[in-house]
Amino acid sequence: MAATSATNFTIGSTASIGPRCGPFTQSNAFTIKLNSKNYLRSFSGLKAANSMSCESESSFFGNESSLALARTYNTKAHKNNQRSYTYVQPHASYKVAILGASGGIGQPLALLVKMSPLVSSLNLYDIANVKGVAADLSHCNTPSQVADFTGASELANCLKGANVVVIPAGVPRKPGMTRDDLFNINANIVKTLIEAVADNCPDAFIHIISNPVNSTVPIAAEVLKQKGVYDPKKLFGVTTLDVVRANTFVAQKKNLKLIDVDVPVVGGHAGITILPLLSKTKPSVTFTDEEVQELTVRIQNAGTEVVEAKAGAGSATLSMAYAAARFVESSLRALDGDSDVYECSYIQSDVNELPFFASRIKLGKNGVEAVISSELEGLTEYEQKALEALKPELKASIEKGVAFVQKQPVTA
Ligand SMILES: NC(=O)C1=CN([C@@H]2O[C@H](COP(=O)(O)OP(=O)(O)OC[C@H]3O[C@@H](n4cnc5c(N)ncnc54)[C@H](O)[C@@H]3O)[C@@H](O)[C@H]2O)C=CC1
Ligand SMILES: O=C([O-])CC(=O)C(=O)O
Repeated sequence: MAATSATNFTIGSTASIGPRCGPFTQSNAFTIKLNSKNYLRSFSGLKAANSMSCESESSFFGNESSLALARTYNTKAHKNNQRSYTYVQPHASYKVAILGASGGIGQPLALLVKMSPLVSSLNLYDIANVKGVAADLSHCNTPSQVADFTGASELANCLKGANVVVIPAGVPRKPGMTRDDLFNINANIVKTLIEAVADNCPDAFIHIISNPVNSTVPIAAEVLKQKGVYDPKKLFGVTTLDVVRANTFVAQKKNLKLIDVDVPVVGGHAGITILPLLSKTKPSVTFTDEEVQELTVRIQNAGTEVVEAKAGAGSATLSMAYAAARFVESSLRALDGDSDVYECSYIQSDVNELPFFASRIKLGKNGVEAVISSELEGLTEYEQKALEALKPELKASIEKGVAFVQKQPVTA
């Protein structure tokens, strides 16, 4: 394990402000005044908590993520073209561990998490190449300290004290494969990693990205149960990318500002189990039957669209990292006391007969605070039929995950 220090995040007079964020590219020396929440929003990836007033606003993806990101581009500062700034003190106090950190998702995700003002420690674990990733990232002058861990012997140290553990470890699809085709390899990987999470940071929020999510989350639940530390409120299948895609595709189709669109996506994370509730789009939008069919199918097949475009070089990584970073940031904001954090996620559920089901949830300090089950009421006939149609496949994937752990119980 090698720890590398990070400098505090400060905004210098001619410094770059995070990634290029809308109007704040820095061709000239300039400054930005940070004297209101709106101005703080303008920091995109580096929106820092202001010690005076903005702890609960400190997020770079915001509770409505794209909404918050988009406000970034529409601030008063932008409108007034103001260019002076004051120093803001970051409020970093959370430890995030990423398992599978040198992979296609892991690397850009690590970068985005490194940019969070809420993170004080960023622990990167992988079975390969993690030292270089950590050394590289550690040169970014954001608040968190980066440390690398590799091999089973270092996993426990990586996890100790973690508040959020994100798991993108595992193999991705190639063209022609289903997510379920990844089960044999990824089930073992997730099982082993979750055993270590149970032993070392059982109170952490656990974000599972590794596919097939419909089965890997039940696998994780079963492992945690066998270890006696299962808290269903803190285990999440990351389905944020489905929401991100739905928002993007609907905005494109209906010529809406992306920042305004919010589409809940429920069910699971594979093919027809991904169910966008287009009738619940905010703001209210009218779709023709053809548009509903076209958008639903595109959202369900979006992962395959990327797998085919990458032609054997893997699946979605950059958009997934973006989506996962949004979910991490939402979790950290909830942990930090923000009482207004909502995301869709695949969780243990009782909204219907399926034991795991993705729904919109309210996040709080202890994980899932509420499931917004009202969103599943008043569905259109199309959505209701799609919901019934997905149930057998999702049920089978859940049972497959549970059976996998029951056949090979966890190590004590
Ligand atoms: N939930 C979602 O929406 C999405 C899920 N995924 C899934 O995420 C997973 C990762 O995808 P990529 O990053 O593109 O794959 P990748 O192959 O680029 O990276 C995976 C990383 O995991 C590491 N790894 C393998 N076994 C490990 C172990 N036992 N412990 C720690 N690290 C280990 C590898 O060394 C590699 O660095 C895949 O299963 C993919 O299907 C991908 C996109 C979206
Ligand atoms: O399609 C895949 O294999 C990766 C994935 O889950 C997604 O992009 O939604």
